[in-house]
Amino acid sequence: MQAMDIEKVNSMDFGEFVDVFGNVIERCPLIAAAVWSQRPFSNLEDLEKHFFAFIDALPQSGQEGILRCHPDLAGRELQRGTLTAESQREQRSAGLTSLGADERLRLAELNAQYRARFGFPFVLAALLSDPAAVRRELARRLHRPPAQELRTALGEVKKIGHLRLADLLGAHSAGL
Ligand SMILES: NC(=O)N[C@H]1NC(=O)NC1=O
Repeated sequence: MQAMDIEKVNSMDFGEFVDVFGNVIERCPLIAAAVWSQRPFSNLEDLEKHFFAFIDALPQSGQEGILRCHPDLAGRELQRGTLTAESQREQRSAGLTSLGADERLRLAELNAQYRARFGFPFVLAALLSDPAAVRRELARRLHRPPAQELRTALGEVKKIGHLRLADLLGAHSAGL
């Protein structure tokens, strides 16, 4: 995908907008569909604000639903090759596509414990991470109070969305 400017974004019809931005929030094209109604956007930051405001306005069940749309890190979907293109790229960047069997098993156990405790999968912005950091964060967050953990996990969803938007618009995340 070529970098694009905000005028191009504002000129998109509904179908094109959802094609391009439908996976800014993993497997939640409904959010892009809702954000489209709020154009025009003044810049990338403004566009991003609308995605995040939609998430913040949801009831807790909806926020948990967003988390549940995320594939596990180094999980079954990675093994089967059924990840979205974005998730695949992020997990590869974190070195999660080339784990040894032991490490994969260890992460799968921690992911299962996390899911059993909170009722949603462990979510972390993997793009700038690595296997040791993923394991450390997972072990640390596993013991936190549920309300605090929900907030942290949604913060990670926003980080992922921020990086995906920056990639689509050709901006470097530091400059946002
Ligand atoms: N579970 C989870 O965090 N999944 C994700 N994280 C990320 O960076 N991309 C994902 O799909």
